[in-house]
Amino acid sequence: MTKIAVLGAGSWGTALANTAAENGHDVRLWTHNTDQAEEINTQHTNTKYLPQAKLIDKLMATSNMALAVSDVEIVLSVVPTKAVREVAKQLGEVLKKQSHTVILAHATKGLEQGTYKRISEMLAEEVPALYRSALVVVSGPSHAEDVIKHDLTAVSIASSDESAARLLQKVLSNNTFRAYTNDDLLGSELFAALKNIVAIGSGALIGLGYGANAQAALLTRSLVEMRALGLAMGAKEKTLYELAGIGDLIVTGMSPNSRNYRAGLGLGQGKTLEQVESDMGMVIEGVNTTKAVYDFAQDYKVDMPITVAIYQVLYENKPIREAISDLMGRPLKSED
Ligand SMILES: NC(=O)C1=CN([C@@H]2O[C@H](COP(=O)(O)OP(=O)(O)OC[C@H]3O[C@@H](n4cnc5c(N)ncnc54)[C@H](O)[C@@H]3O)[C@@H](O)[C@H]2O)C=CC1
Ligand SMILES: O=C(CO)COP(=O)(O)O
Repeated sequence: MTKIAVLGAGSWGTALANTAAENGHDVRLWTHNTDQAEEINTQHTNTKYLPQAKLIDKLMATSNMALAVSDVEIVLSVVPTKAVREVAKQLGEVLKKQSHTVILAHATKGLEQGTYKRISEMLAEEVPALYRSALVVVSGPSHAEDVIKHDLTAVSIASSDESAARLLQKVLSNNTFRAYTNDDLLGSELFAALKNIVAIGSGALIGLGYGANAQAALLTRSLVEMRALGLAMGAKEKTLYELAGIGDLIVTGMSPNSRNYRAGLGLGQGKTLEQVESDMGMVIEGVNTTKAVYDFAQDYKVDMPITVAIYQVLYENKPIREAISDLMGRPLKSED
């Protein structure tokens, strides 16, 4: 039995914590919301984030971070990108007082605004190296709503520390949830963030009434720009064709369970970004990631026409049909 703290009781943190608890591990789910901790401990539900789900009774939630991480081997952070630094700072303070070392994992899919840092870079800056033995990312095609129902799921667990990735793999895997290890932390984090941009575009196509041809074209052509940026930043090309790359691109670009896809769907149906964001009540990572990638792709001199088109729709009020027409009207070229 492994002791593990999961930080963040949104839909994904709750589903991962529940999976590890079902696998027989000692799981402490930390939330900054005391009412939510109370609901999880007494009702075994998390109605705001996973409305239909019944959680395993022994899943323990707490709003006390020191209690959550006391003597755990693994801390798995699953908060939205914008909360990563704040939560990691608190974690750093707690670990300093407890003076013990943890495997520091995360399952967040985004990039920091302004700095364009990956999540593990933020974690490494906020949690002193003395208190962490490894940095790990849990990624791949995995909607919380499906995982909590025990729908078949495969994920990717990446780290430069193979034994740390293997421990996470063992803690999370069971006969409906299969984790693979991977050694490309950078590529896994980067592709996880990039696919959210594409999912907004894919939802928008369906919202406008286009079909599977259009979606297949978008997802496939997006691979070209994900590959170009990935290679420029040091990702391994093979990661793009694995679970953290194309796997996640497929599920987020096609599933109505995706918040990014649903945001795009709403935009395609004529809603404003503000409406879409307030209706969702959950994080839509791709909106901020689009801005981050739009800004730094120029520094890397990588041509990302799909990302630029989605940026123009989200941030410059360009009508979606006009953005599509401009993309379709680009000079004809070869595929690569
Ligand atoms: N929902 C899913 O199926 C999946 C989500 N992810 C990623 O996991 C991350 C979290 O996503 P979700 O669980 O969907 O988010 P969510 O919107 O369902 O929940 C976010 C949680 O973070 C908490 N939170 C927000 N700000 C906070 C702060 N400053 N301090 C402490 N807690 C704070 C909220 O109270 C909430 O419990 C995102 O990066 C997302 O891309 C990855 C794979 C699957
Ligand atoms: O990353 C995800 C599935 O693998 C979740 O995507 P959404 O945040 O769009 O729901």
